[in-house]
Amino acid sequence: MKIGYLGPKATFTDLAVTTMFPHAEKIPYSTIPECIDAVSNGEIDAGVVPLENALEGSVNLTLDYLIHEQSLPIVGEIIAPIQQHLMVHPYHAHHWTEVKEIYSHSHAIAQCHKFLHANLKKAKHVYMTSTSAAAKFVSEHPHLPIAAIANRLAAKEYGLMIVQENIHDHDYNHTRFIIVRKQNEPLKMDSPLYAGDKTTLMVALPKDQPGALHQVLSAFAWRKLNLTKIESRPAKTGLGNYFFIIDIDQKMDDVLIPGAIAELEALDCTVQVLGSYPYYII
Ligand SMILES: O=C(O)C(=O)C[C@]1(C(=O)O)C=C[C@@H](O)C=C1
Repeated sequence: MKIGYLGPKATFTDLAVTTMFPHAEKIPYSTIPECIDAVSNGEIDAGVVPLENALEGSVNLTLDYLIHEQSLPIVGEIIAPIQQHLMVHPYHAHHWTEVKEIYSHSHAIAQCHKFLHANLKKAKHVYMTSTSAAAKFVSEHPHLPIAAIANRLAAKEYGLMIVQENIHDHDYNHTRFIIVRKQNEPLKMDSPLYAGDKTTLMVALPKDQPGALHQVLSAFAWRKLNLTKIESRPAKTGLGNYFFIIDIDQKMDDVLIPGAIAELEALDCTVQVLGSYPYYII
């Protein structure tokens, strides 16, 4: 089985894929859209991309690409712990406090703001497509006074030295990664890490009218459907036009969720089921 992921080697996405699919053929892609496109083209059986971090919130690129560009079903989710480390080329190990630039994924830099503010206030932040792309860049430019924020595997893979461990600002640092496929078929994963099921909906409200969101939420509330996330994203059709991403804490059933969807449609909302899938906690 071929599984694509946000690469290059040794991203957090790579770690999540390796843990969940130890026997799969792993194919790295440089960006989230490239990975999603590869699923859509049938190059790979499934793709794994980051969706949300506990400290920094949603990975908007993933959400927006799935909603606006390539509509693929979510067939699974992996929740993994995230530990960020500061690493430099071994040449710079003894004077790492003098680095001029810090390279990483924007989410990783945001997870370490307190550390960076306290220890490397003057260094410029440079955003890369992933944490391991940053580590690779630092290893390829040994003479530049620069550092990367990435995981332990990336330090090993790209020959960097970790000079400060666990620099993320809060201990509870987890990221949700989603598994997307072309067909809405779950991957066979008989894993002890299975932790439950979720259903994710995209709901667009008809127009700006008083109480619209309240009516949407009550369709779930009176059915006692537990929501674990609600987030608004711009519909990209004009200022003030938003849709909602709603996670329900159970798998699609025959009665409750279809009933809630029918009620929303009767209110003139547009509803799309993005997936109903098992999740796994590493
Ligand atoms: O850059 C990586 O290593 C990724 O897998 C991406 C990503 C993200 O998009 O949030 C995943 C987990 C961490 O939160 C930081 C970066």
